[in-house]
Amino acid sequence: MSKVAVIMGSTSDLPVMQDAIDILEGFDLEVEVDIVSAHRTPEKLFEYGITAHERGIKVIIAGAGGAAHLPGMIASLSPLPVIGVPVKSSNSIDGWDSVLSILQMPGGVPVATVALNGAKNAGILAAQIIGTSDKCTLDKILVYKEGLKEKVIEGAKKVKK
Ligand SMILES: Nc1c(C(=O)O)ncn1[C@@H]1O[C@H](COP(=O)(O)O)[C@@H](O)[C@H]1O
Repeated sequence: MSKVAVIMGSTSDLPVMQDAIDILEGFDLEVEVDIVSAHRTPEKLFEYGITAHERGIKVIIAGAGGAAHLPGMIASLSPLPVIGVPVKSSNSIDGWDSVLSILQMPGGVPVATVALNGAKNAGILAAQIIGTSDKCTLDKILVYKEGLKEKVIEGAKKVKK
C-alpha cells in the first residue's frame, strides 16, 4: 500500500498537521507520522531523508514554523515529492518567516508549498499524487470533489431568494 509521511519540526505543530493526517486517513491511505527537526535532530533528519523512499513512502508532507528549514532539507535529501506546510508558531512573525523559508527554494530542489496552516490541502494534494497511479485513491478523490460541489449547491439553495 502507498504510504504518505507527515513530519513536523515539533510536537507543537501537531494541532495544525493533524488536518493532513485526518484527510489522508479519510482517503484510506497509510500515514507515517514523526517529529523530525533540521535544527534539533539533524542526524535523524538526514537518516529520514535518505531512507523514506525505501519504506514505501510516495510523498512527504513536512510542516514547520519559524525558520522552517525542515521541508527544504528533506527535499534536498529525498527523491520523493515534498509538500511544505508553513505553520504559524507561537513566536513567529505572523507566519511570514515560515511561509518565506519554505516557499523560496533554490532551483533544483522544489517544495510544493501550501497556504499558512494549510495542512488539509497538503493532505489532499498528496492523495492526488498517489491517485495518479492508484485508481482506488483516484476514485475516492472524485467522490470527495463531488461532495464539495454538492455542499456548495445545497448552500446556494438555502441562501438564494
Ligand atoms: N522550523 C523548525 C524546525 C526545522 O525547520 O527543522 N525544527 C523545529 N522548528 C519549529 O520551531 C517551532 C517552535 O518549536 P517549539 O514549539 O518546539 O519550540 C515549531 O513550529 C517547529 O516546527
